[in-house]
Amino acid sequence: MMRVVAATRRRVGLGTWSESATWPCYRNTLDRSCLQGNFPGVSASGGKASASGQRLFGHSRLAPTPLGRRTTALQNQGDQLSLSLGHQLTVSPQHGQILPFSSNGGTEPGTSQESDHLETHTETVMMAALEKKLGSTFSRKSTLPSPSPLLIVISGPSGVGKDAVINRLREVHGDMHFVVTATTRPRRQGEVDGEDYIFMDKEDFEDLIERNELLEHALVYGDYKGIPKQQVRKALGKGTDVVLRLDVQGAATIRRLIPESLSIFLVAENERALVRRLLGRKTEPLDRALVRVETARQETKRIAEFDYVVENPSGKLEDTVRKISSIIEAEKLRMQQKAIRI
Ligand SMILES: Nc1ncnc2c1ncn2[C@@H]1O[C@H](COP(=O)(O)OP(=O)(O)OP(=O)(O)O)[C@@H](O)[C@H]1O
Repeated sequence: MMRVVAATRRRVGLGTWSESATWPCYRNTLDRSCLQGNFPGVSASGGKASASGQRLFGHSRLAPTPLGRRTTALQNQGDQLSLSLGHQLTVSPQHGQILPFSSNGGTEPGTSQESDHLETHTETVMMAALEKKLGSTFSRKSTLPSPSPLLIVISGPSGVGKDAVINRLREVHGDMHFVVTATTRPRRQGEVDGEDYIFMDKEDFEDLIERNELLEHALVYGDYKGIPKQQVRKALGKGTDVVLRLDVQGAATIRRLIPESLSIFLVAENERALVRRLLGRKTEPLDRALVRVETARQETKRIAEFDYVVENPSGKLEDTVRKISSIIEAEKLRMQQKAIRI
């Protein structure tokens, strides 16, 4: 037999009834005849439900009143209200609400006390009545289908802020895997091997290519960059979303190999801002910066190939990260999700 314990008087219908005239039988004590006439499907002696009980409970929640005396009276009576359904209610004024208890006094296996905390006394009783009528219990399992992990590609021209955005995303989404790209380019000041990039020499990188251990790789401005396959496979296998940072060419390769991936193109507010950002980084001489700017012009023409375009305006990195988070959140709610295979 299931017992239901009404825990706080403040949350429980009993503890918040109004003393208004709409509750004629409610006085200083809660007597059984009153309950019998007004609990839907509940009585102290197996009586029938009344529709007025539901209305009054609703009313009482809108007009809460302290109920020390009443609940004490109830407690003194040691009331255990038998549901006409064969369930039991134990009303306790000490805590905030009603919890279902198994016959051995513990919570039912697989139930969520957290969601029960939101239930009022009336709701619990009415749900028990509905469950009885339907002949089955209301599931506490999530109604949402479990989402497939996403493969998110963040791309855009050099200097647009891919690293800056990803570094901030990493702080916000600790539950995602951010692929560490392998590269042969020299380490910049402040970069940490294995965290920002996996820095390796050309021979080691070419060995990875030969062993087909890279999901994608390219020669960028004279240096190799590539995505170690194993890292991605492992994270997706655990159901973890994976974020890749790729140049525009690399993003195109991933789209071709994995059409189910989600691609986001970052842009600065305008070309001038992009160039300022590139120069401000002071990581390369003017001739190399010129190549990057020319390439950026070509790459920006490929915006339409991407699923989303997100502006990363100067000084508004947080907004950019928020927009990307919204995209990810929406994508996870898609009905038609395809599993990603590598
Ligand atoms: N929203 C922003 N506002 C101002 N500065 C920014 C913003 N986003 C990035 N930056 C700065 O712009 C410069 C370039 O950013 P970042 O290195 O992240 O670009 P990137 O796209 O990763 O470039 P590359 O592809 O060449 O590695 C950095 O100095 C970075 O701090």
